[in-house]
Amino acid sequence: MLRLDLSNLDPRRVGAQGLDFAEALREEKERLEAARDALWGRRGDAAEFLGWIDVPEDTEAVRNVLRYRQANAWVEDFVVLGIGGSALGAQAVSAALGKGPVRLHFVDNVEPEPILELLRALDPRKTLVNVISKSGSTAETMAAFLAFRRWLEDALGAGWKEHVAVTTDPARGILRPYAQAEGLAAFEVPPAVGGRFSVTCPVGTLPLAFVGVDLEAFLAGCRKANETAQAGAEANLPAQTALVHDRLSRKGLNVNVFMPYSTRLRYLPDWFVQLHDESLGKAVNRAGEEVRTGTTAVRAIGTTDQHAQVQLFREGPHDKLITLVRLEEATEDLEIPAVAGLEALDYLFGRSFFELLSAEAKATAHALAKAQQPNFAFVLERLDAYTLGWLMQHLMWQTAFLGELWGIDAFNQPGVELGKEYTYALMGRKGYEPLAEELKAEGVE
Ligand SMILES: O=P(O)(O)OC[C@H]1O[C@H](O)[C@H](O)[C@@H](O)[C@@H]1O
Repeated sequence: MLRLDLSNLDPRRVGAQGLDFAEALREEKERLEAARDALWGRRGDAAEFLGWIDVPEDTEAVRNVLRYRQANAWVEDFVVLGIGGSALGAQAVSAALGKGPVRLHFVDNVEPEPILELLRALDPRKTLVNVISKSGSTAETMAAFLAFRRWLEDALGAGWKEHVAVTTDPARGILRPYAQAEGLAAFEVPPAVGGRFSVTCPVGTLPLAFVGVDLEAFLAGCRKANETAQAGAEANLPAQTALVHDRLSRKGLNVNVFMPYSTRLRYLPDWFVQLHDESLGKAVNRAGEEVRTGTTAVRAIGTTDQHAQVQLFREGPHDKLITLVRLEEATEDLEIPAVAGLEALDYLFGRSFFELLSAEAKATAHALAKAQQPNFAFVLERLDAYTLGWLMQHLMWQTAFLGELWGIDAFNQPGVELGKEYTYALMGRKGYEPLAEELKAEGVE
């Protein structure tokens, strides 16, 4: 169960920075429902990249992943070679719900020392390497694959092939034909699913299967979010949180803090940052006019960052909307013991850690509101696969709704290409000589 707590948006609490949500919903009902209809209407068209809506319905893809997991019971370490959308979803969910005993590792950078450290720690005979790249061309992921493939072959000879699984586009890119030629296990990223929307396909489900995440429940939660995204504006939760973002960004609240009160959810903000920033930070709208949309998502974890960022959130510029994620129940709780001689702490004696966590979440939300800092909360009944699936698919919908409201394409990322081209030029890739010359003339070599 997931619900919204919008009470700290109320202008009676937060003043002019706030939002009369009921009134806004009445005013924007038509616009929100038009956005909903446009999104659902376009979803059959692969070029629109709305395939993520339907992926949670695809139970065959999950069964395939689970069969592979069962057939590979020997795996003790599972290494994901992937970056951005090809890593962040599985990282967020595994940190929250992974049970082991398989250890999951993510190589999402090309700094040599951590890669060497991992290679030295792993036993190749017990390691499965999952190279994940939709495009099959991401330099970081491919460099890591070249290194891990060599490492496996050096240790296992021809047996390296049993230790690699490839997750990529069914047709495009270099990885698919390579996997076929070498006879490697291969999984699909559906063509109509972009990286940051791919956690429900094998990009996410394969690593998550190995750490025992209940995938059926996770996808059922995603389907629940789909159901709410079909409703009229009064019950359409993603349209509602998109409305909050839209209205408050128009008031100049252009920083979006995403702050779960949970260490288990510590990587969820990283996943959200990519989803939100890459989707919504756009120079032009669908008509090609310059618009420069976007708000900046910022990571924070409660309670930890109460002691690092909340000072700024309360007293810094009024440019923020804060999204909290609160849990209603602990999965397991721990009593805080009484200790003689420390009676100054007696307000803690006999209370539980979860009670303290909940009190801090509510106290901080209220303290923010007192400083006229609007905030709202996703309230999760508990942290389980169903609820986390619901929340993540909700956030994908929220992003899609915002793209629609702002008239932009939320599913491309043209702004990241130039840096890649420059990298190719600096690395001496064939065909990039003129660009390398241009860079040299500009003082970059
Ligand atoms: O899965 P890949 O094709 O390797 O892409 C990995 C990531 O890199 C790109 O630069 C994009 O900006 C991201 O949206 C994507 O998730």
